[in-house]
Amino acid sequence: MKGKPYHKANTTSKPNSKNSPKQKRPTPDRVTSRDSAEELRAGDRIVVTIKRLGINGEGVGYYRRKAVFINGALPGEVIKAEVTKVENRFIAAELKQIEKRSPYRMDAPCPVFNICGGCQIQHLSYEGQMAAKEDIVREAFSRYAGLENVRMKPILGMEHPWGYRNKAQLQLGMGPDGMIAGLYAADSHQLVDITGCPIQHPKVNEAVDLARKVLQRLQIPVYKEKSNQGLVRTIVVRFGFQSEELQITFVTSSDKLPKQEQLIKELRLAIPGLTSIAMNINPKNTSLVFGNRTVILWGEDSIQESLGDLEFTLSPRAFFQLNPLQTVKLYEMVRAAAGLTGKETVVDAYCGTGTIGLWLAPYAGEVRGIESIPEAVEDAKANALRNGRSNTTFYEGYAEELLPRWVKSGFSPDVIIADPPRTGLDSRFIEAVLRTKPKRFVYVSCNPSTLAKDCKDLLDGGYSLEWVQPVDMFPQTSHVECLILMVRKE
Ligand SMILES: C[S@@+](CC[C@H](N)C(=O)[O-])C[C@H]1O[C@@H](n2cnc3c(N)ncnc32)[C@H](O)[C@@H]1O
Repeated sequence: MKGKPYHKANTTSKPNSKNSPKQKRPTPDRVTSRDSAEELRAGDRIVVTIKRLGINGEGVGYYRRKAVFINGALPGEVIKAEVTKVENRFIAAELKQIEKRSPYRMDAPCPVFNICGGCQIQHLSYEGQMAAKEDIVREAFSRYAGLENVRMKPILGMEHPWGYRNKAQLQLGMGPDGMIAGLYAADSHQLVDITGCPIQHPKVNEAVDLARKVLQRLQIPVYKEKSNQGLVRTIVVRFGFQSEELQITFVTSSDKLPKQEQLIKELRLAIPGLTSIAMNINPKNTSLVFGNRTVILWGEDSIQESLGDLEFTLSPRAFFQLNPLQTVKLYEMVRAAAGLTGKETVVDAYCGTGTIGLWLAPYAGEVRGIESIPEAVEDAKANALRNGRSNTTFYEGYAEELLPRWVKSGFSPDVIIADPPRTGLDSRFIEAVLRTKPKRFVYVSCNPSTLAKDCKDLLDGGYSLEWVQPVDMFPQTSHVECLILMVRKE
C-alpha cells in the first residue's frame, strides 16, 4: 500500500446535501485522479470519515456522495481504505489505517473476533454500541419510511452485556486437530472453531465442548456437504436460565445414528444437568438448520424455562428468545404499548411458544396466537394450560393466511401484536390489518429495515407511529430488536 496516494472525499457532507462535493473543485491537497465515485477502481486508496454503522456492523461513510462500506471501521473515525468493489449504489473498501480513532474503540475480548461471523462490534465499547444501534434504527426509518424525526425512546441496554445467550447452534466440521463446533467466518464457508464464546452462557459453552468431545471419542461422523457423506451437521444446545435444564439436539442428515446407546450414556456421564437429548433429521442441504422430524433419544421431550412468573415448555425446534433477561424488558414494553384494560381482543401473530400472548393474557379479554411451526403451537397450548391462561387460544398456520380468513369472517381484534422473522410482514397480513383496523398495532422486529418498510405501508393505510423503542437483545453484534406502537387515526 506504500506509495499509493489516498483520494480524500469531502467527508463532512451528507449524501444529497447542498454542500455536496460534486459542485466543488477539489482543493490542491485533495486533488485526485478520480473526480467521481464512479471512476474509482478496485485497488484505489481513499480517505473516508465514518458516519454510522451499517446493518451488518460495517462502518459507513461517503465518497463523492456515494456510500462506502468498511468492515471494522467505527462511527467518527477517519479511515484510510483500499477500494475492493465499486457497485452502482455503494463502494466496498478494506480498512488499511485509522487516521482518527473513535474514543469508543477497544480491544475485542474474544480471540476469534476477527474471523468469526457471530459478533460484529466487540471492538466498540458498550456505550458506543448503544449509540450506534440507535443510529441504525433512525437511519432505517429515514430511509425506508421517509421519517426523519421518529420519536425514539432511549435503547434499553444490559448491565452486563456478556454471557447472555441461552442457545448455541453450531456447525460441526473437521479441523486439523479433530472435530470442531463453530460458526462460518463472515461471508465465507470456512468454519471457525468456537470454544468459550463470551456471549454464550458458560453452561452452554461447557455443554457444546463436552458433547463435541464425546462425538469425537465415539467417532460419530460429521456431515460433509461437498461429498454428501457423514451424519451430524449441527449441534444445538439450549439452557434454561431459571430452570438450569439443558437440552442437546443433534441435527443429522439421516436417522441412522451409530452407537446410539453409548452416545447417550457418555453424554449423560460427561454433562451434568442434562435434561434432554434429541436428534432432528434434516436430509436436505438448505439454509434451514432443522428438518421436519425430531426424535427424542433420551430424557424429556422439552426443557422448562421461566420468564417473570410464567413457566414455559420448550421443545427442540421451538423458537424462544435468546436473551431471557432482555426479553422480560421487551415484553413489558409490549404490554405498555398494547394499552390493555382487561376487555380487549388481542392477536399475537408469529407467536412462537406463545410467550407474548401469555404475558398479556391477564390484562386482556381474549388472546389468539398464530404460529407456523406445529411443535411451537403445541408448546404454546401446554404453556397456556400450565400457567392457567384460559383466555388464550393458539392456532397453527401462516399469519398471512389465518388473519385474512378471520377478518373475512367478521373477526375484529382491538390490538394486533406482530413479531415476525427478519423478512418482515407479508403484504397479505398488512392488508388484513388495514381491513380490520385494530386501534393499536404493536410490531416487534429484529430487523429495522423491514420494520421501517412495513411501517410505511401502515402509515399510508391510516396509522400513526407513536414511538419506537430499541431493545438491545444482542450485545456485541450489530443486531437490534425494536418495538413500535402504531395507533389507528380516527
Ligand atoms: C421472531 S419469532 C417470535 C416468537 C415469539 N413472539 C417470541 O417472542 O418468542 C417469529 C416466529 O414466527 C414464526 N413464523 C415464521 N413465519 C411465520 C408465518 N408466516 N406465520 C406464522 N408464524 C410464522 C416462527 O416459527 C417463529 O416462531
